Amino acid sequence: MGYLEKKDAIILLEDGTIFHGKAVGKGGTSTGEICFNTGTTGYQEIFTDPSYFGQIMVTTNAHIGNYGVTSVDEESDSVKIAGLICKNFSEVFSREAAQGDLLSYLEKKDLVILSDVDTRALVSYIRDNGAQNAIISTEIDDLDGLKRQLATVPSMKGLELSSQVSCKEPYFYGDENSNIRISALDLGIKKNILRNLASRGAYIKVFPFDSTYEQMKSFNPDGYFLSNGPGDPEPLTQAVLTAKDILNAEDPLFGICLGHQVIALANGISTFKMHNGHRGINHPVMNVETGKGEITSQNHGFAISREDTENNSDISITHYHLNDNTVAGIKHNSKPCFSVQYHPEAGPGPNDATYLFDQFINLINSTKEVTI
Ligand SMILES: NC(=O)CC[C@H](N)C(=O)O
Repeated sequence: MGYLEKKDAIILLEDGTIFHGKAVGKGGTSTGEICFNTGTTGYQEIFTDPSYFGQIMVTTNAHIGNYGVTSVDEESDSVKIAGLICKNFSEVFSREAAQGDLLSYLEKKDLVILSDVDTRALVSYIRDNGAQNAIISTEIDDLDGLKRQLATVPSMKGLELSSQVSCKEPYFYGDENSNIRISALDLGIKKNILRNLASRGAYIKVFPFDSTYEQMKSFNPDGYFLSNGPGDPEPLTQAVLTAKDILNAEDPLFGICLGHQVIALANGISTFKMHNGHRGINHPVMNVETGKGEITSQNHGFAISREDTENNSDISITHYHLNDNTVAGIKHNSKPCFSVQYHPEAGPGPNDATYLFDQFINLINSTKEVTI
């Protein structure tokens, strides 16, 4: 597909604002919450991250596609974003490790891709006016039809999406002879989390998003993990119950992003939809316990209430976001439980926070020593 064949396309926002672009590939129509990621690398990891399910992704990096794709950069088994908006889409790539080009990869999913968009203006607009739904389309002559279709798209607030991306049946990951066993709740788990746990000697059983504590306990695990995932944490009632049961049993528990939000809800801390989320690979976080900063990978549109957290005597804030002071990490004061809003597994992003996986394994080992 050459440059001259690109069809005109539009981005229609929920508030009626229109941006223009060109379709890369065959075009079409897609809907979802529009959000932006400021990462300069890592597009394949972003596009396959289940946490982005249902979202139209605007990339702020000037070029997308220029280093191709490889199977090792996949965070799940398929493309999860609902659409892609970029400035320049490169149909050619140069990278020795690449196994193919991004366009063919995305076309397998019939993804609607727009390029030649003034992404700087679009991102500034979303940043000022807040997260909202959008429709992207090459059907530019049917604006009323697009408006009607957009009006039927549910708001991200209140939306349960883990059921759309979670495994349907439990599966295993890692070496079954490992001496640490972890039961992980798959709310939309990224592969790099499993890689990080397995590389530290864990054998993991991954359970569907609505699994109970009893089901997860049947694996006889040494610790429990609640994963990242898409959508609003509030409707995840079974996951919150499961987290409460894990807490009541005082079993080791670690949560990342959506899992962190579920742990907060299980402790009576409310969550809220942010004006705009944090999505990028250079988000600065303060580690309260060490007094040191961490540069972190982030991808969330909801956050936990700082006020509720500060008023909860069972919970301490361990990390906060240095840009806006939002809560970035918590721990339970008397139970073996901690969680972070950001992504220590990176995929993509910096590795400043991988120590959190070591902390989880150490927590499990210390609990094991006590029980032996
Ligand atoms: N990466 C995640 O787990 C995201 C959590 C949640 N869907 C949010 O947007 O806040």
